[in-house]
Amino acid sequence: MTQLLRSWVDSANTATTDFPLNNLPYGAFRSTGGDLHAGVAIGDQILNVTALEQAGLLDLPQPNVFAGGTWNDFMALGPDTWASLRAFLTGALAEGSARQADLEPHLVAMAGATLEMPFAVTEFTDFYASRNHSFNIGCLFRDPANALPPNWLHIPIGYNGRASSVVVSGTDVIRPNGQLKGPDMEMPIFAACKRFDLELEMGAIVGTPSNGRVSVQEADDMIFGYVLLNDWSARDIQAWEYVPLGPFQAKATATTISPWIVTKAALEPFRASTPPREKELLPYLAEPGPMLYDIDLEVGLAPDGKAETILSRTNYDVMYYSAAQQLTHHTTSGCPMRVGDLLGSGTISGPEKENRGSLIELSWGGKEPLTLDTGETRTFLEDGDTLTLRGAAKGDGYRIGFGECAGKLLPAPAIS
Ligand SMILES: O=C(O)/C=C/C(=O)CC(=O)CC(=O)O
Ligand SMILES: [Ca+2]
Ligand SMILES: [Mg+2]
Repeated sequence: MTQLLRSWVDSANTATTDFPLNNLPYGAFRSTGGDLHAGVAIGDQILNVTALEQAGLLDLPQPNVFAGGTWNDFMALGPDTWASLRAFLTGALAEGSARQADLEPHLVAMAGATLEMPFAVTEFTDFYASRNHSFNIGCLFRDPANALPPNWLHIPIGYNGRASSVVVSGTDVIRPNGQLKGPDMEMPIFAACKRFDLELEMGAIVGTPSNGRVSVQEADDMIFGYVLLNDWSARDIQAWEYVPLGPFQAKATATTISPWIVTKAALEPFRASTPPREKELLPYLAEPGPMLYDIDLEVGLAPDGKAETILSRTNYDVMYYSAAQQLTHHTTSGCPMRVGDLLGSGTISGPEKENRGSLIELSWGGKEPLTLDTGETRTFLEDGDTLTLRGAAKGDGYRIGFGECAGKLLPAPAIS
């Protein structure tokens, strides 16, 4: 296991920071009202990468890669350029680097910056790949005797979502109105969602485009990095609309991502294998090596103005399919993948109740309310609740953190 790499940025040299020199995640930020800049997180600082490029300090194969303040154009330059920027930053930010004087003027305090979307989402696909989550949802929406669909152990199941609804952490989320029909109602009504939920997920970002089918190894090589992802879900809208084509408006309100892209390179020491196969996979889906990651995850809920309760803790390594397998399956049809495509892992639930990644599972369809540390109860989310996902891979004396993936729920628009 690698150890903490020391930086001349002192705040990066602690066991508690999300952003030691080992991490170097990529984001986008504004300092009070200013332009959008690309940046890399180091301790409690952001190194302004757009400014480094403008100052001629970066060796890139083309000009103005970071002029727009996001990472799409950089991703498009390919894995060799990804590796060389990371090598440059690792060396230049290391303790004792001769580059300190060049870089120091381009540091800004993270506390004074607004974090924005680190990349423009090209398309968004969401999967259904945690065995425990899929079993639980099958019990709650369908039949406990046949909870896991017959295709589930053979295909990474997914649906095409909406890139337009992906937002960065800190963006308020408005409770949706929609078409609802309870089992005892004769006609549906149009009303505010009453069962608004979260989904704890990881998002994988495609950095290399494809045209035609790719192998699992090629798919892994195409992934640039990972974010935390909350796929907000309207369970009552979902239950009525999903037959037969799957979720539509129930999952189109918002999907929140964490602000920092943690690169695959930073996660390399934490690779983990998918669990044993219950049915042999078709050869095109076989993994040549470990392609999940050991990342501890947690979900916190804070009612308006009150203290937070941790609702759930789990780990990304419980997933039955890796992002590489999902990406491979996505290309079997010939579907081209593009730079900036985002793949949701699917809700991450572990085996125990405290490992469940959604409220519909934690409250078992609303039948078993949770008691928060404040004393109040929840089945689903209430207006004013702030939901926060956190995640980190834990090394020897350091952590590779993602920053927070948070959103506050605001009331539904009035229906006229
Ligand atoms: O089983 C269903 O009908 C739908 C399940 C979901 O909620 C879909 C989804 O977003 C997948 C996931 O996040 O795991
Ligand atoms: Ca989802
Ligand atoms: Mg969504």
